[in-house]
Amino acid sequence: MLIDAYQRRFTYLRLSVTESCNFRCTYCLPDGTDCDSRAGELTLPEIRRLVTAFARLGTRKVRITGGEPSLRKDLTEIIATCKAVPGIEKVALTTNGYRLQRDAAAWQAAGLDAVNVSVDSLDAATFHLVTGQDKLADILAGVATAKAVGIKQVKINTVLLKQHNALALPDFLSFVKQQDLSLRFIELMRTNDNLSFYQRQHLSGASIQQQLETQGWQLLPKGISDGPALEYAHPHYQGRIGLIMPYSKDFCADCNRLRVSSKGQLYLCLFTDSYQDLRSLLQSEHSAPLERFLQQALAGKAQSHQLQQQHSGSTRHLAQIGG
Ligand SMILES: Nc1nc2c(ncn2[C@@H]2O[C@H](COP(=O)(O)OP(=O)(O)OP(=O)(O)O)[C@@H](O)[C@H]2O)c(=O)[nH]1
Ligand SMILES: C[S@@+](CC[C@H](N)C(=O)[O-])C[C@H]1O[C@@H](n2cnc3c(N)ncnc32)[C@H](O)[C@@H]1O
Ligand code: SF4
Ligand code: SF4
Repeated sequence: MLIDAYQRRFTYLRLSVTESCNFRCTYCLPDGTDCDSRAGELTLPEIRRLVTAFARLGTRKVRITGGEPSLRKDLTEIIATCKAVPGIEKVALTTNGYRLQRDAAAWQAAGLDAVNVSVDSLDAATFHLVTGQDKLADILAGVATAKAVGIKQVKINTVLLKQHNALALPDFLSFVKQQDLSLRFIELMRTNDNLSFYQRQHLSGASIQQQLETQGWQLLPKGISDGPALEYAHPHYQGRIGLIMPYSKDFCADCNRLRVSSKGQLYLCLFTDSYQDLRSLLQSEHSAPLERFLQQALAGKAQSHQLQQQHSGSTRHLAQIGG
């Protein structure tokens, strides 16, 4: 089992499969991808060995992320590889949705259980401004396709931005009124590259939480491998609204996830100063050394991030580790 010094259990692996991205989200990669080469990304056998070692230590859920994971030509095979590992119960994907319309059916057939799609605005012009891509209609069509092909869980991620979507709560609420999906507002996090944007745009999720509670939305209980969102439901709405509030008190108290980058580096936290290279341990089918390494490494996991102290570790942007 993977249990740290604070008695937290780690059953959720966030696996980045590329640092590259084709979008230019203003809070993440405003100048486009800064990853100079796709060389060195984990191969399918390395992914299989990695996920096997994690699963033998109690990991039950793998979320594939990036950069933009759908830029990997072998993403369908990556999904199937993760799903085939004994012990893995849930394979999920976080994507900007660019390839969703085209590939959702293949991903579902490969074993994808859940997909989270980033949609920062439901207004086409604002979406274009925030992401650098004039593709809102395509992405929303992709979300509908994901549901139509039978991906069991579909969620929307919306980064809360003072200037672009802070006043759009009514639009987001109408969006989930008749749709069985969860839309989560994520508080903008400070990274080493986005300081001035963060200072201009960051907004606490507390005011949305307050509005939801006043309007009769009720907090749902959480499962053991769920992410950090607080999820709310309302009897008049088919969908749910979530809040991811990393600046709130005790956000890290029930941290249940570890991260591996697309080059095979273990990150114990989204905002850690350093990483450990797992690559050499991924060359053998013998998983005991990797399992021992992971267990020992976990002793170094900090209790919490230090975002409140204006410290983002070595994280330049979230595409570097997959958010
Ligand atoms: N600070 C912090 N933010 C996180 C963490 N996990 C997720 N987030 C933020 O939430 C965003 C959305 O996460 P997703 O990739 O959709 O995954 P998730 O929220 O764990 O999703 P579920 O598995 O559906 O519960 C991430 O990109 C981060 O911005 C975390 O451990 N720490
Ligand atoms: C880094 S992206 C990777 C996956 C994929 N490219 C996507 O956008 O969904 C994962 C998530 O992180 C969120 N994100 C990126 N930078 C962020 C930041 N500084 N603060 C909060 N969320 C951020 C994105 O909106 C997205 O939902
Ligand atoms: S948030 Fe996702 S889609 Fe946007 S630039 Fe970052 S990695 Fe790309
Ligand atoms: S910031 Fe670090 S410790 Fe906190 S929940 Fe995220 S990964 Fe876990």
